[in-house]
Amino acid sequence: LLATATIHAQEFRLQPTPQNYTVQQDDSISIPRQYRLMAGNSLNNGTALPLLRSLMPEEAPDAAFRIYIGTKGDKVVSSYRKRIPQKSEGYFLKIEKDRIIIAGADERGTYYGVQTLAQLLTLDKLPLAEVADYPDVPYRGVVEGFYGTPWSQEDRIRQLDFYGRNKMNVYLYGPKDDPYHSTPHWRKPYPAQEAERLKQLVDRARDNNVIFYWAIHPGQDIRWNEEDRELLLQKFESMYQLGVRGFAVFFDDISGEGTKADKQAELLNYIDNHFVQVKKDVAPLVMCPTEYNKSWTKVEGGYLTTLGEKLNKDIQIMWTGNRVIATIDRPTLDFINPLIKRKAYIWWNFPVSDYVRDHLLMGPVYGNGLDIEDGMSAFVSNPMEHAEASKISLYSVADYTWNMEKFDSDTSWRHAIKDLMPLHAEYLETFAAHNSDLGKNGHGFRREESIRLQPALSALLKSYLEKGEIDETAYNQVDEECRKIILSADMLLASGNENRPLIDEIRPWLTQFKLVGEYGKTVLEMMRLPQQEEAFLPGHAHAQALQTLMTDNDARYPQGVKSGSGQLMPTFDALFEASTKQYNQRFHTALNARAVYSPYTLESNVQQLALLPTQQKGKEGSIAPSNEVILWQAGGSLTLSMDRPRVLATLRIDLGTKEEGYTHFRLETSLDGKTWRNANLQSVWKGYTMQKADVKGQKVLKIRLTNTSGSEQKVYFKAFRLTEQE
Ligand SMILES: CNC(=O)C[C@@H]1[C@H](O)[C@H](O)[C@@H](CO)N1CCCc1ccc(F)cc1
Repeated sequence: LLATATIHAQEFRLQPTPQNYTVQQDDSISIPRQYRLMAGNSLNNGTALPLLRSLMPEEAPDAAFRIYIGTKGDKVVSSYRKRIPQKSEGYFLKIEKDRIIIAGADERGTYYGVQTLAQLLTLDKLPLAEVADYPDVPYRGVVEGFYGTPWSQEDRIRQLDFYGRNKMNVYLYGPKDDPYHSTPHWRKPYPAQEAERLKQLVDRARDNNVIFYWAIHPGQDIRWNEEDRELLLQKFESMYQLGVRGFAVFFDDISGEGTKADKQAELLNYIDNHFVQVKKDVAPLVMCPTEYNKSWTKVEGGYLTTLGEKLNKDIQIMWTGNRVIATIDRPTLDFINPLIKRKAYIWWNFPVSDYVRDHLLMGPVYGNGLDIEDGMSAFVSNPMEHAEASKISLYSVADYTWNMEKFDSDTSWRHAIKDLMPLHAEYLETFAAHNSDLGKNGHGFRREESIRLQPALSALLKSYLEKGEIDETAYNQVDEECRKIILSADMLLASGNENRPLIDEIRPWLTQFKLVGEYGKTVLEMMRLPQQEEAFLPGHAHAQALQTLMTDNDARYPQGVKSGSGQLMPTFDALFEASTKQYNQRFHTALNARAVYSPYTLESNVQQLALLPTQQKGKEGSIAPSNEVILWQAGGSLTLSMDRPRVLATLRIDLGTKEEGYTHFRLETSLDGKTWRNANLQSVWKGYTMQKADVKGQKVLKIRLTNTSGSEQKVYFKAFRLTEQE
């Protein structure tokens, strides 16, 4: 622990990076055991004092050391008034030999001053520091707005404490799969037990000076009438009774009547005028538009300009950027702000992974502009369903939004990891470095991965593929990294109580990560042996065994969880194939030389389908389902091709649509890829509409599904599964 404390002191940084922070290098004081508290009475029902008292318990009226704490206007800090930044949530913190001063521009600023003091108190001596600090972006935090398993009560409690420490001031509750947030029960009050849990969260948010926003998602079935409007207000009132003081209305991912801009604006203005403005102690109303990113907006359609013109000026409008998943830059804001006639309230869809659930997004936060703090009213992150794992990104979002110019992606990322697991930081950093890319996905959003090892990986592969030679330097670097990968996986799996919630979340990926390291070592050994007839075989068999273990390793993820999918696995697979091909040529054998073998290949001109992987398990073949709504253009088609003609037993298709939805599609099969024959789709009711094609006994080489309705179809892609005859 002493070692850790020493490292801690060397690498100490304040989080988020303060605007102004000076330290008298040659001097410091030991942490006072007792102190006399001089507190401004404006803090009486705030949370700054309880926090201070939790940090420095020994109050003594006759102590020599004093702590002056107050908000601008309080007498106790009047002589420091001019030092307080004239900015919302700003504060002045000064540590002198005989006193500490914490003076906030407002209550939350004072609280943040205490949070900064809390960090300085982790050092073994208190530096004589002076901090004059304030945030760049007014609202900073998190929107729990993802599809999939909502966070648990424990997750959310830990999150709120994390936001307090990292000076994030908003949390928007909007889990897509909470039935009381969205259709069907948005009109109903929460059952007693859930209401109680929400009340606990609201109280915890207050302790951390976080505004708890409760969002409603009524658009899929709202009727534009007085009844639904009153039901919505009653629901807001019931949340207000629980202590909620921030309200949002999300109109994203809906279709039909609820998408009308003028109706949305009318409803929101009504809520603003008859609820928010009436209550007086409620934060500004926030709304998420239906057209929430540029790629889905038809400016001439008038949706956004209608909202911009009609919505009361203090209503915030969310925006995800130029695409559903996008980084935010100046052109992004120059597009949206004039249309909505206010500064966008950024909803950043990262590190959300509900469309790539087999991946963890543990890499650095990067790609957002560093000069755009004046162009947004808020920046909130939509995270992964893995709450603890999301904290790596959230730590950096807090850093980025507090002090944008001084944000350094890599420094922030390394400190985020240290903050999450100080005693196992080096191992978690190895894991996080190789678990950051998303893999192919419908949104086309990618992230860098294995950055430091990339040069060695490509040098090793290049020299082996082009000259059949081994680049020894690269080989040793990759071999050493594989050893670190295996070690890191084991150290994290065995890390006990340091951060059990995190390990519980990422355990499937840690197990996979160890297999990736072992696969790398095995493939590296194979590279040495393609000339040795006997010695090569065990390695080849072991590599194939590891490939199998890495594919079907977790029932919850159709293709198994992914780790190292951006750089490590593609390189190891290529080296497996190259060394096996070399062996086959040398010894005229036919060892399997395909790393990720599947007899099925998918082609499609439907953008979101084209990238879906296929898989084979025994006699069953399938296209991996997609978790999002597919925009299937008229005439768009999907073709599944076999490696050879195969006799089918069953084919089941589920587009998540009702019966008549299938009339928009035609299913065909072919034996030669030239002549096609119709296979009609019968409906099979299995609690939901499934399509069973009568292809039993048919020998096919290709199967094709086409949207023949003449217009775009919005469908899901829940299942496309075939079984072959024994
Ligand atoms: C601001 N609101 C959103 O971002 C809505 C949703 C959810 O928040 C989800 O977490 C996020 C990223 O997967 N968005 C995906 C949207 C996909 C989608 C794709 C094609 C569609 F047709 C419909 C929705």
